[in-house]
Amino acid sequence: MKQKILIVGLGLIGGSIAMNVSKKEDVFIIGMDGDEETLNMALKQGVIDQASFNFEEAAQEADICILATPISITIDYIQKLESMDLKKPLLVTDVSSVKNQVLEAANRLTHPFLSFVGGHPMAGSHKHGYTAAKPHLFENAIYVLTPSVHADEKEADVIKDLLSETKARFVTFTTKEHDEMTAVISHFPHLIASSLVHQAKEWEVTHPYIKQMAAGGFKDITRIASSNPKLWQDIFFQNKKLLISMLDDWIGEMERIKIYLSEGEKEKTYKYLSDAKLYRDGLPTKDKGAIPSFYDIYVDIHDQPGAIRDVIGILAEEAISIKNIQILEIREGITGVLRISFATSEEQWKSKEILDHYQYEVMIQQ
Ligand SMILES: NC(=O)c1ccc[n+]([C@@H]2O[C@H](COP(=O)([O-])OP(=O)(O)OC[C@H]3O[C@@H](n4cnc5c(N)ncnc54)[C@H](O)[C@@H]3O)[C@@H](O)[C@H]2O)c1
Ligand SMILES: O=C(O)C(=O)C[C@]1(C(=O)O)C=C[C@@H](O)C=C1
Repeated sequence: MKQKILIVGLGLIGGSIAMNVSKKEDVFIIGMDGDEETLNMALKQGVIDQASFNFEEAAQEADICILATPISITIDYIQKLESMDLKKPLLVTDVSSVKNQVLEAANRLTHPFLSFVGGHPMAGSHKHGYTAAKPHLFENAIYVLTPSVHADEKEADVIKDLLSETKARFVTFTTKEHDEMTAVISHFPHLIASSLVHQAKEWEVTHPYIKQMAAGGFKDITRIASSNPKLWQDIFFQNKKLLISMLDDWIGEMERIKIYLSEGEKEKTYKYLSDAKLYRDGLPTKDKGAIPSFYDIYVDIHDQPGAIRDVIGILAEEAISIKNIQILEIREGITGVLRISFATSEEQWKSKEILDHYQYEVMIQQ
């Protein structure tokens, strides 16, 4: 008999998970979403087998439930499970970016049929909704599991098996370990990215041309500021204790840099920058399990009509499928860089080989 999987929330993360789970033969997917259009798209594409509008009914039918809604809504659903008239065991997991309060709610469950293993894929995007979902989103990404008191290795293995098509790399952490690490490498950087955008906006009053000046550096460091504000409001408040304490540390650090500059401490400034470069250069690349979700090549192009079309045309002739294209630092009359993203490493390297042959300068960042 097919395993019944209930996925609640078919947005960027839930939709991408559903696209992977649906590749398995022995599953029947029940989808739930507050947005009817989302449900219709998922049904039409065969990503879910059935749409449901009733959480209790769907949960009673399911063997496994994946909660992929905004964090505070996920907590509401966990609380609802406790009073349900479940007829058989239900293993529940989630995808929330902050785990502390989710696991507190899960640990409070007493229903004998319920077990809970927290989950968080360390991959995503600044886009949201089902239309942004993609099956390869989690390929090689870290996927953190945080088992509750009502689960052990066995339940964690069931989740890993269910999500095996994502090709994610599963690791287990406590909620404290998880929330501290994500505060440092995800939540706090997001806050800084938004603050940099505010700074630019304020300077626009003095320099109306400032937006046009924004090149690769500003765009790279602030990409995540274009994310869904509702999602990030939720994340900030779920992890607010840590963020407040990190803000104190950050302000202290900025004070230190201010002193370096005002007192002409060139060597200390150099060391500050070179230590950061050393650490940043040592981040693992995708093949070794880092966070980015695409395989990119960087192609130098000249700012002339047809330059981009020529590159794309060459790859199209070789039937290589491009997942994303971005122009970095293109300035009038000067070489710019085209970042082209592929779903697989093979396509990435094959594209480099072909474009090398056509004398393009192609780089792959390792
Ligand atoms: N965006 C990311 O980069 C990222 C990465 C990893 C984990 N997460 C986590 O994934 C979860 C979902 O984020 P997302 O980026 O997929 O958001 P999203 O907005 O793309 O998707 C959320 C979906 O939930 C649906 N929804 C909202 N309220 C609902 C309700 N009451 N019942 C049923 N469906 C409801 C929405 O219609 C939407 O389709 C969050 O908990 C977030 O912390 C996000
Ligand atoms: O790539 C992005 O746009 C993301 O913001 C993804 C990202 C992150 O890396 O911070 C955001 C939230 C998550 O919970 C996990 C991953």
